[in-house]
Amino acid sequence: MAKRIDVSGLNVYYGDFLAVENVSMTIEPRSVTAFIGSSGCGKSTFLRTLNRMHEVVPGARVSGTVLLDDEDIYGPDVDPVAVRRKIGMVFQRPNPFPTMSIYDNVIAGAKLNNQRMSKAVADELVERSLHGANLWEEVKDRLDRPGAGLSGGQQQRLCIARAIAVEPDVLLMDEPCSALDPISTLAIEDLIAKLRESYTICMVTHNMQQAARVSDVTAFFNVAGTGKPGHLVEMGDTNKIFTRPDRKETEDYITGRFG
Ligand SMILES: Nc1ncnc2c1ncn2[C@@H]1O[C@H](COP(=O)(O)OP(=O)(O)OP(=O)(O)O)[C@@H](O)[C@H]1O
Repeated sequence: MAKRIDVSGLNVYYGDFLAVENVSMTIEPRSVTAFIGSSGCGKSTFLRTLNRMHEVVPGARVSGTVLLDDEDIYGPDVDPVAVRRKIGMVFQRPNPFPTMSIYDNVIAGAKLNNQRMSKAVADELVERSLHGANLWEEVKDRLDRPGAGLSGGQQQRLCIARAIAVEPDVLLMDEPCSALDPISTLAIEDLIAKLRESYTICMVTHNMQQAARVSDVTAFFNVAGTGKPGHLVEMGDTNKIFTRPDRKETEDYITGRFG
């Protein structure tokens, strides 16, 4: 079930380095939010704090709060692995388990949660997830073949199928199309539009046309210079951000005068 994310006063550190400063935002369920901004402004770092994935870097930490509906994902008793189950992630480069079959790739995360899943339940979940990722028709006759045998765009949809098989509340996507050709990119964009009906989606993208095409809300981040922390400049309805932003730095960025 899609959930709302409420971030307040979030600072993100790598050791002593403050990489992202004082971000507050609300992300509504069943919406697509695009994070845009120049290289190094902290979009990916911020995205990864939304499911505690940044913690895999030694010394990385946050202050501030991130609520998933009303639950603090950084609460003292919260298991980060359980958070990542509820808030799935898709990365820039498709990363299926290469030697594992398509079927086993889809079921991999879900199996960790439920090791005694019956064959019938697993079959149904694989089919539903592949349908959900708009990949079923292309792979239904070769489910036992390795995931690495698919095209890049198919592999990315396989990773999305693997993410949704766990039935998360939120999907985070870090430049999900940057390694894909234009046709595969369109397939992923169509898929994001469909997934939006069921999930809360946050996506980092360098492609402003893509942000304009697929997102409801756009958040623009910026950084004053090397060694300075990135920050959220403004966030709002995508049409507004791309046509009438409140801040001059946003306008300079989206009109290509900067970044
Ligand atoms: N693992 C890390 N250890 C230390 N510093 C890091 C690490 N990852 C990122 N940073 C730093 O944090 C800042 C934000 O980086 P981040 O990758 O989040 O930016 P970004 O906006 O996503 O950039 P890009 O668009 O180039 O991917 C940068 O100064 C970067 O050098």
